[in-house]
Amino acid sequence: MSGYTIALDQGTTSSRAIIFDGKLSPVAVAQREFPQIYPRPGWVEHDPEEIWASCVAVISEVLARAGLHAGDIAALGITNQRETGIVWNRRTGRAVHNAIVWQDRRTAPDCARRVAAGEEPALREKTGLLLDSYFTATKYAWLLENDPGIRAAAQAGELAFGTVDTFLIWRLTGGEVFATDATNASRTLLYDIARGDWDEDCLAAFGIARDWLPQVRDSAGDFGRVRDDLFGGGIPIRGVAGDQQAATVGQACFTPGMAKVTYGTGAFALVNIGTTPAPSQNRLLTTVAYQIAGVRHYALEGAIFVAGAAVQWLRDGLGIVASAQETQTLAERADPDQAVYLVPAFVGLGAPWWDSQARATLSGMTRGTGRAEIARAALESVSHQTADLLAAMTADIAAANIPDAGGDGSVLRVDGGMVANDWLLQNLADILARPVDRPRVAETTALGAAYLAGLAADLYPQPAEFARSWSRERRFTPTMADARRAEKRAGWEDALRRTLTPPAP
Ligand SMILES: Nc1ncnc2c1ncn2[C@@H]1O[C@H](COP(=O)(O)OP(=O)(O)O)[C@@H](O)[C@H]1O
Ligand SMILES: O=P(O)(O)OC[C@H](O)CO
Repeated sequence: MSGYTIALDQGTTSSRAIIFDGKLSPVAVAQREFPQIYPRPGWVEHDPEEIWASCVAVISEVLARAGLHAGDIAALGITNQRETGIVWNRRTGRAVHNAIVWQDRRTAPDCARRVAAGEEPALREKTGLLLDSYFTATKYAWLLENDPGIRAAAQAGELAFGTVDTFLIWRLTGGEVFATDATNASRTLLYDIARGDWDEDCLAAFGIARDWLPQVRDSAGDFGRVRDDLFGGGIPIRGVAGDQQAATVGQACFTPGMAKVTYGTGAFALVNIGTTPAPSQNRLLTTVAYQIAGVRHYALEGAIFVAGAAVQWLRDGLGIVASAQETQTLAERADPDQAVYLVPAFVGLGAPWWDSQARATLSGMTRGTGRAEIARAALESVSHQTADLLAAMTADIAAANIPDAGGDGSVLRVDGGMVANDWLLQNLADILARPVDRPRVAETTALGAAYLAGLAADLYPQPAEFARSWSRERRFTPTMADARRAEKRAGWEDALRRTLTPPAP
């Protein structure tokens, strides 16, 4: 056995493979985008064959780039876009429908009907989630209801239902292993997060049989071996976790109260809450952060729908920046006296507001407002949304009596494409009034998946030692005066009030 691991990061728009050495330093990377399929407004699908082909290609490519062979790899870790559901034939391994992606809203009417019928509280109590079209079971139910062929084949026991990790494990092992990990299971609306098992009541609510679903294993565990013929030799699959959970592991947020935020197209915040799945009082999700050696650790999670997407809008929609990076130089020279606010509710607002009807506003402009002030407002909106989300998390953590290792005054760890922007991270520290740490290894999601795999393969140290070796590249410390912060927050709250859907009279 040799001292390398591969992390396969199967994301929403691309698949990436990264090789890490025995000290968890990245050695080589390969990436492939694949097509997004939009059959109707609000629907988003992926072709499972394209997901598969991109994964095989990036693993082959990364091995070639690093000059390594399958036999040099001690373990493969898989991390994936979460909630996306795939149904395939157990005999042929071929999917019977395109993957229905987490962003797909086709089940929203069904969810609204179920919520009105009072189905949400029981599901919420078991799964820690909300009854929303985001989650996998609603997508499985849609396939069963809308395709009689799928329903009949499922009832005849011919089909397998799985999240993307499960489909990839099945394919990589040549149909030998039908398994998922507890983090992915915890995103389906079918998994009792406290007991750690598929739940009969949840299964019944969506018309799904336990036999159609994979076995649930540790995030650092044994998921079989990759077929010899794929990469010229077998590779043990030893780590699996949803991408936001893998980032939490990669950021070494192992202590209750420690939090990370990943800033990509949207932003996902997770705070570790220890080994008891405390419910949220603020409509945050309770989810499995990781399961190691049979012990589940939980997190509270909140999502911001538009983070980097606001910057994409400046570039591709308004055309006022040529590159995402340009927002930094613009923000640096924006007029400090102009109180311009962007509330980027392009697709409604996520946690803690959950206002799907709200639409974006740009306010406070004068005749002197230019692209610099608008670019700054887009970056500041990321800081303000994070502050709102973390306030809800801090309240939940206090209510659940969790030690405040990550509360006000302590550090927030950040990762994702946006954290290349120094101005944003300084502003974030200023608005949150807490230090913000950017890690040395920027590929935190892949790092987490590689770590889980290498932990199971006895290549990498136990979590406590990994946490000690985690190192930051730079810390951003708050420097903004309290009065200025209060003024900025009040301006945002005012803009937000004018954006949220007014309550019915
Ligand atoms: N220097 C930057 N400043 C601001 N935003 C950036 C910068 N670099 C990238 N971004 C934004 O980050 C996002 C890409 O991050 P990434 O983590 O690759 O996202 P995802 O995984 O969601 O595709 C894009 O929305 C882009 O606009
Ligand atoms: O693939 P990403 O990075 O957009 O992440 C998607 C999330 O897992 C959805 O819950």
